[in-house]
Amino acid sequence: MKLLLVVAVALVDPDGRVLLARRPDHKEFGGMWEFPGGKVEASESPEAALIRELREELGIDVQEACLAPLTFASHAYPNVHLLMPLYVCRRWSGVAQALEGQELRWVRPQKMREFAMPPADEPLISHLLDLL
Ligand SMILES: Nc1nc2c([nH]c(=O)n2[C@@H]2O[C@H](COP(=O)(O)OP(=O)(O)OP(=O)(O)O)[C@@H](O)[C@H]2O)c(=O)[nH]1
Ligand SMILES: [Mg+2]
Repeated sequence: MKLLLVVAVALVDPDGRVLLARRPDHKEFGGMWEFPGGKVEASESPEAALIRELREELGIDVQEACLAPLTFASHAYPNVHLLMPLYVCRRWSGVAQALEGQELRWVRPQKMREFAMPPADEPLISHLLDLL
C-alpha cells in the first residue's frame, strides 16, 4: 500500500466562511471542490508544504504560527491511501486569487454538503461545523 501525504487548510474569513477551490477539469477529481493544499514533497515539513501551496495556488502568505491543526482525513483510494492533515487558518496576508485556473468560493460550513467534494473530505465537514 502506498501512503500519500497531502496537507490541506480551511481558510476562515471574518464571517466564518471557508474557502473551497474547484479542481480544474483535467486533474484527478476534476470539477470537485476541495480545501486548498497539495502533496508534501520529500524534505519538506507539512507546514512548509502548505505555506508553499498557498503561495502557489492562491498568492497568499501564511505564517506557520497561524496554522492550527484541526483534524485529519485517512482514506483508502483505489491506488493510494491518503493521509491528509487539515489545518485551520484565520490570518494571512494578501487576497486569495485563483492562480491555477481553479474556481474559488467562500462557503459557510452549513452549505458545504451542497458541494461535491472528494470522498476523503466528507468526514471533515462535521469538524468544521463543530468549530465554526
Ligand atoms: N488539496 C486537496 N487535495 C485533496 C483533498 N481531498 C482529497 O482527496 N485530495 C487529494 O489529494 C491529492 C492532492 O493532490 P493535488 O493535486 O492537490 O496536489 P498538488 O497541489 O501537489 O498538485 P500537483 O500534484 O498537481 O502538482 C489529490 O489526489 C486529491 O484528489 C482536499 O480537500 N484538498
Ligand atoms: Mg493542490
